[in-house]
Amino acid sequence: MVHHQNKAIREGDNPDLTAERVTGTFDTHSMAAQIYNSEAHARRRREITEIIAKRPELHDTKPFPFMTREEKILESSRKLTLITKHMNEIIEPNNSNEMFHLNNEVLGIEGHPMALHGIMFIPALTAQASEEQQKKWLTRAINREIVGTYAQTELGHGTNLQNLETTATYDVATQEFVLHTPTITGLKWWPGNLGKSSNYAVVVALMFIKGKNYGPHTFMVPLRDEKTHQPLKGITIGDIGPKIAYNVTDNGFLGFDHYRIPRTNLLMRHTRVEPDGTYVKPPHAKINYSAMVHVRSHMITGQAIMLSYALTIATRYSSVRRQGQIDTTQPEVKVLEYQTQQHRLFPYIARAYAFVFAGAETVKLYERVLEEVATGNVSLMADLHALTSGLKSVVSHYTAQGIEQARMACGGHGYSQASYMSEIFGVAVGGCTYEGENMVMLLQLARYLVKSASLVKTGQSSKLGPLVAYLGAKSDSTSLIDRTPTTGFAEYVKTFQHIARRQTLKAADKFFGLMEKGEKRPIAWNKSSVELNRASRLHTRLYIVEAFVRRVEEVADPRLKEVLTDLLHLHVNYELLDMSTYALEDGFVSSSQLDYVRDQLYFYLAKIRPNAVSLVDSWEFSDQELRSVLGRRDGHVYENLFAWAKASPLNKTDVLPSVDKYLKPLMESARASKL
Ligand SMILES: CCCCCCCCCC/C=C\CCCCC/C=C/C(=O)SCCNC(=O)CCNC(=O)[C@H](O)C(C)(C)COP(=O)(O)OP(=O)(O)OC[C@H]1O[C@@H](n2cnc3c(N)ncnc32)[C@H](O)[C@@H]1OP(=O)(O)O
Ligand SMILES: Cc1cc2nc3c(=O)[nH]c(=O)nc-3n(C[C@H](O)[C@H](O)[C@H](O)COP(=O)(O)OP(=O)(O)OC[C@H]3O[C@@H](n4cnc5c(N)ncnc54)[C@H](O)[C@@H]3O)c2cc1C
Repeated sequence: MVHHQNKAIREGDNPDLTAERVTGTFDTHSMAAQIYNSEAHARRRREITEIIAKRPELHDTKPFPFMTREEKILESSRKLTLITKHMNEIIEPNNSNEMFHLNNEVLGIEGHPMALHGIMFIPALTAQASEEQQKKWLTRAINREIVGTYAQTELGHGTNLQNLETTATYDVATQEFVLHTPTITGLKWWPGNLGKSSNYAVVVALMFIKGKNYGPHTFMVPLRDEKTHQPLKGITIGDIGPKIAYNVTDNGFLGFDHYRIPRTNLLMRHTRVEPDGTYVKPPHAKINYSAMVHVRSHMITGQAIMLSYALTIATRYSSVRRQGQIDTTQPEVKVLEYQTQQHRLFPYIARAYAFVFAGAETVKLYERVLEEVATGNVSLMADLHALTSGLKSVVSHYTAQGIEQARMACGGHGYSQASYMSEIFGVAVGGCTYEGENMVMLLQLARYLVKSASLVKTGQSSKLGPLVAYLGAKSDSTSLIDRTPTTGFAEYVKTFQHIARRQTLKAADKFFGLMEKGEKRPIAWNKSSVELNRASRLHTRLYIVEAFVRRVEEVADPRLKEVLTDLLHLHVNYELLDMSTYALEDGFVSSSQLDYVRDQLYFYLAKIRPNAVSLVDSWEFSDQELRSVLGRRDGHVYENLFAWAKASPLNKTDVLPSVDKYLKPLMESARASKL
């Protein structure tokens, strides 16, 4: 038996796909360790996949696209119950990375009845509930004795939290908060699993004490009777209906009618209200936004995974799909041979790697900030908020674009739900909206950048934090890309720094200039906001490049280092071309330098070609996790597409009731009228 570098090779696979794997130059298990940030975790992922493969009760009973929403929810609940019961036989207790993988394999990406419970409810209680409150609720939540969600967004307001309409008014006499929804637009709207599954929620409401508005605060609120699951008196609750995707998640609505909860249901780790109504303010005004920051920090990796699902499907399929010739004397080629196909897919493969490396750094910073905040040190909260706001927006935007490119790269079959592309796209693109609409979050980062620009302009660059220190540096007069002997990636990084710095200072100048001309601050802000968001994007893309460079520098295995270096070359050249307007407009990069960048791009497309399948295989998604006929590991696409179509519910009978009822009579009457 030959041992190949690509560990996905099996006997009996489509030979076209095997041929791709044989050309791989690196060990895919080792690359998985880079992707999942540790050898141990990559190995555990494989072990978990194997355990699941041997337990048919954890497999889908039929393809998701053939199920109704109700069937999907039932099926998901069945499997959720099983994995909850048998969790300790499959994953290490309380290992959230393993849990994430288990969920993706068994439950899939469309959500499940306890999705928000793990992603936001438990994190909100962990970060915001006092020790005493945690004893009361957190243990029960972890044991799944209660199921919760995070209810913040309303029908009328999602972005502007200061204008939420749900109120929590303190009644000193009874020591209770009275939750109330004054209007239809004040109904909570969107919270995942609120509609039908949760019996508790962390609810965000404007807190009023003795007539004073203290702004948004978080409250632990029982919603349904723990025994009967019936809504409690004073609560109006339900599902908001089908969405573009994520339809296994019951996003819901919620209204309160003068609904009373004890004072002690205000989450009081950082904020307190004494029995007499005295308010004790938190060490940082936005400390109770932590559940959002939790998801924003983790969703970078989540988005990279979605992008890689789509790229795995498209790259494998492009290796078995033959269409047309390049040399007319030769047989039809795999569509992956076309430069256009490579240009469509490979830069996104590079981006997916870049995103997962940036995601790992973000989670590390998040965990550090979480620990520090627990001890009262809030000094890094602003940096983390700025970083995650930018990354969440940039990564989800390019992820959606990349998935759509991958779908189109699969031609007609990409449009079939057999590819699973539409669901992957629908789920991923939600990330552009949830946890803060992308434009809004870019503007949050812009506030941080403008403050930093102001330090530069006032000669205080030494006060800049590490993430923005480059703003205080001086650029060379022109980029030295292609003008110096090879200096690794330093010239590219310098060029991206120049571009981000120039745009940030220019946008800040515009904003400050408008104010100097007499515009009020918010008007000046609005009139500068497109330019400000451009700065936020460029700053974030610079960060992503730097994270990629940092990771490649750390890699010791020479085979991995070589292919990751190729990917990084592809990434920096693609990114620079994509933002070339900024580079050209002040002459920092010339058009002849861009020609060099373009040549480099084409060179690296060709260099990566033999490793393309291995690069996507390295994510080690099982067929169960991918749920795509086109993306199958074995490459046997056509026979399985035919089997999939035959299994379509419409093919259960040869003649549909609709034909009997309508089409047959229509044709019969048409024929009769001709007689
Ligand atoms: C592998 C491990 C497994 C782990 C599991 C995780 C898996 C993750 C994968 C994800 C996959 C699927 C997830 C699907 C589930 C989706 C669930 C979705 C949930 C939601 O959408 S919940 C609702 C989210 N809503 C929002 O995000 C609203 C957006 N709006 C806001 O955040 C705010 O309104 C605002 C920030 C825009 C403005 O806030 P406001 O209070 O009005 O601000 P201002 O008073 O103007 O103040 C601005 C200043 O405040 C600073 N600020 C703001 N936020 C923060 C913060 N969080 N931290 C620190 N500082 C903050 C800001 O910087 C300004 O400061 P400045 O005045 O400039 O100094
Ligand atoms: C799949 C999904 C799951 C969700 N899950 C939850 C959940 O579990 N819990 C929960 O509480 N919420 C949830 N939400 C809600 C989500 O957080 C909000 O929809 C999101 O924060 C955007 O708010 P919005 O809908 O009010 O958009 P809006 O703010 O109305 O945005 C509309 C447009 O206005 C623009 N805009 C708004 N304000 C500004 C501004 N200040 N400056 C410039 N432009 C602006 C936006 O950029 C956008 O183009 C979920 C949403 C989705 C799609």
